[in-house]
Amino acid sequence: MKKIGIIGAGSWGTALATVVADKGNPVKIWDIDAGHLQRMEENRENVDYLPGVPLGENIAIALSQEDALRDADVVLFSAPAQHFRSALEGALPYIKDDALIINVAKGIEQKSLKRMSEIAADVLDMDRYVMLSGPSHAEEVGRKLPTTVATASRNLKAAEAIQDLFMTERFRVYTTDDVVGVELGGALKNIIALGAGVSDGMGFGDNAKAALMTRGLAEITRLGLKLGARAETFAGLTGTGDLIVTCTSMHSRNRRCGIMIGEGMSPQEATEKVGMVVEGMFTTEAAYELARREGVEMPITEAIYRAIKGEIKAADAVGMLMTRDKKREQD
Ligand SMILES: NC(=O)c1ccc[n+]([C@@H]2O[C@H](COP(=O)([O-])OP(=O)(O)OC[C@H]3O[C@@H](n4cnc5c(N)ncnc54)[C@H](O)[C@@H]3O)[C@@H](O)[C@H]2O)c1
Ligand SMILES: O=P(O)(O)OC[C@H](O)CO
Repeated sequence: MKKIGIIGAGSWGTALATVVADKGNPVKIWDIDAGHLQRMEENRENVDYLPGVPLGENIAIALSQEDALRDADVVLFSAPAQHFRSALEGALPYIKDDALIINVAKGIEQKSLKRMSEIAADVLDMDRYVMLSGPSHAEEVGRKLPTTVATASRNLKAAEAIQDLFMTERFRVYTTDDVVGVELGGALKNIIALGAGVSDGMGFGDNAKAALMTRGLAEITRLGLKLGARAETFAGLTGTGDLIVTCTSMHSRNRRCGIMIGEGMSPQEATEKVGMVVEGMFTTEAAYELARREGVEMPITEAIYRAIKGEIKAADAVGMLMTRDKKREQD
């Protein structure tokens, strides 16, 4: 059995806690929001972000960050991407030198345009860093519905250790060493999911959504290849798989936010209404800047960026995409 410390008791941190705890591993979970932790302890359930999923006896609400991390063999970070750096830096003094570090946040840091592993590399030995990603909504994992993800690390032994830790007959885990591809697939699909939601909210049909998903994957892959990812990763679970689930599921925070924007709500109001982190709202800006820096064409990202910034209306974003210069599909 391994002792697990979790930093970030949102819907995903809580759902992942149930997976490892159900296998008999003791879990301690901590969050920066003390009131939220107190409600979890009182209800023995994450009433704020994952209602209806009871916390089993192997899950303890940590009294402090140090309490969560002191003896942990594995530390899992499930704070939103823009908070990963501060969460990691705050936790580091309490983490054992040989503990494996997992991150599950999907995003790009706005201020630095860094991926999560690049942030980790600023402070950690990367042989113990593992990203866990793939098509996986907390609401389904919490109900033990079949789910498949991948763990990515430059150290395959670390990725395999985390694979073993999480594998159950309801939660299947693959491994890969393409950290860049896994991170970009997970982060950038949220932009396309916002767009798919806008399309749905405006009353467009399946044709439009299929086009957004396919051309979205094309531009995600284009940026990924420029940054050193492997093309096949984008055809896998953490690329196409995650794009499909996020663009089609009503559980998706990004898609729901997009739907409300498509129906006429302001981006800010829609984000607040979702009530949980809508990573695409942050990643769109970061990806737009990254694409410009790298000289990579990402027209869907650009259209969504302009709509979020209020430079154009959602309806005009569609016009902007449909009236671009004619192209060959493979260019
Ligand atoms: N929810 C899902 O189904 C799901 C699935 C896969 C990946 N993810 C990714 O996981 C990350 C978290 O998503 P979520 O849906 O659980 O978010 P959420 O909005 O449900 O919860 C985020 C939690 O992080 C806490 N937090 C913020 N800053 C913190 C810090 N510095 N230290 C500790 N805790 C902090 C917040 O208080 C909150 O409880 C996102 O990057 C998301 O893309 C989510
Ligand atoms: O609910 P979303 O849109 O934040 O997506 C969550 C996960 O990334 C789906 O795999």
